Amino acid sequence: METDEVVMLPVIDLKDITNQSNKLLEACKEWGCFRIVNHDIPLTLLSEMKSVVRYLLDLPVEIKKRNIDEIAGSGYVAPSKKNPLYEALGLYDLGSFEAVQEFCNQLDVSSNQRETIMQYSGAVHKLVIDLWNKLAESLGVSVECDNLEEWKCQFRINKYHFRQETVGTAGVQIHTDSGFLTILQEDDSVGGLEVLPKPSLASGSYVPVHPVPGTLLVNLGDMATIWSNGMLYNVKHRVMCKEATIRISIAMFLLGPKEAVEARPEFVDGAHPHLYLPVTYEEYRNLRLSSGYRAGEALDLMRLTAASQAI
Ligand SMILES: O=C(O)CCC(=O)C(=O)O
Ligand SMILES: [Fe+2]
Repeated sequence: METDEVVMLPVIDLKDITNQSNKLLEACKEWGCFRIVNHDIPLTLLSEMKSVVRYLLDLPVEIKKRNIDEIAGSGYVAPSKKNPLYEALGLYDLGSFEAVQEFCNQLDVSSNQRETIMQYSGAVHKLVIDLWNKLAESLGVSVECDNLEEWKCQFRINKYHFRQETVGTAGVQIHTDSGFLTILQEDDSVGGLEVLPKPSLASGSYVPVHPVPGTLLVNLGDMATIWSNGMLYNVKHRVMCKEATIRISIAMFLLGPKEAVEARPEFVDGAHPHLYLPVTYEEYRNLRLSSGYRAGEALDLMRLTAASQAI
């Protein structure tokens, strides 16, 4: 069953973030996603980036294929049996100047386009670190020593080839994001993203997310659930084809540190025993790939048993 905008996605005003801690926490625990307004990325940069992305995804396939994987799935993704309407280009390690340059070189971008990509990646990278800091602060956890600038980030630009005969089918199947936090710039006018909040909010139904140009969406992923000992909700989501048109979106994933991630002590006590084994992002990503579990089920493979908790 689907609801149709009966339930509204939480909106967080970044200019007033100090007064929104409770709302932010509620959004992260119950929805695992929210919309942000009043971020400081200029609207002109958002729209210039959209034009660049459209251009890149329109390039001939021989050129797009030069965007090779750095880690599994980080480069060009062609339409597949599982997701026939979907294709993507991407880059691993958005925080690295060299990696962004290499992405631009692979796709032969113009100098103006390169400038836009550099500015956009810098701005979104800063925003995601800022957001994670704010979220941790709202939870009373200090991440000062975490060296967030060093955490790996993945960047992905998505194109959906929606046609009349595919209306009602999935553009991207149900999944959770594997990292900590995702910032998504949606298509300005084409909807299709649907999220599954905790059942208490929408009686187990997917909620359609209608685009609001100029704003950004945030999702929490599996690593955030491990880190918070199950408190932060890794939202399941999918993209459905609603109309015969091209849909474009831009995603930035804050994946995690090089070191193993485990529940912060602030979230563990007698009533909340340690839930998951420590794991590095890379190990966890490999587990998702090898198990084929893409919608958070891989977390169950990481669960500490009652016996091991007692040790
Ligand atoms: O295109 C979208 O709106 C969502 C894409 C997404 O979920 C992803 O890239 O992980
Ligand atoms: Fe996603």
